Amino acid sequence: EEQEEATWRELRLFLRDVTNRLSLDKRFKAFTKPVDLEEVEDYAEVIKEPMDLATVLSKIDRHQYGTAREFLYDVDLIWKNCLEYNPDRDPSDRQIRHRACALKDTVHAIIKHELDEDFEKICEEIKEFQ
Ligand SMILES: O=C(C1CCC1)N1C[C@@H]2C[C@H]3C[C@@H](O)[C@@H](O)[C@]2(C1)O3
Repeated sequence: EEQEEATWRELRLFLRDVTNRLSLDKRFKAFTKPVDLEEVEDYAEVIKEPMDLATVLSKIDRHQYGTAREFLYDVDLIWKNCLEYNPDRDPSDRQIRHRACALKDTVHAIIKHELDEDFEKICEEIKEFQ
């Protein structure tokens, strides 16, 4: 009802702010757009669920996230996909994996410090009650 819509609107405002802050961070530039499946021809065979920050922003605007947990699932996909597709010892793989780990650690720290636990609990209860 109206209260639920107000809760979801506040969640979307928060998640957009977090996503925009991540997208502005130079370390995370490689994660801001989908991997080009024409440039990287085996990517879709290796990575079953591609994800990136532009897609996350689009999902926020299409009301695909009712809780911060669902948002974190997708940002964690960006990190996991990167580790799976870039596993080698060479410096470029190591650099992009380090950046992927920084992305994961940063978003979890932001959520821990900036999202009220009771607000997330309300989001989870609205979802469960639905
Ligand atoms: O995994 C990724 C992105 C980095 C985080 C997401 N890619 C797969 C390719 C391997 C590596 C080097 C280039 O071939 C470039 O195309 C990609 C893009 O980086």
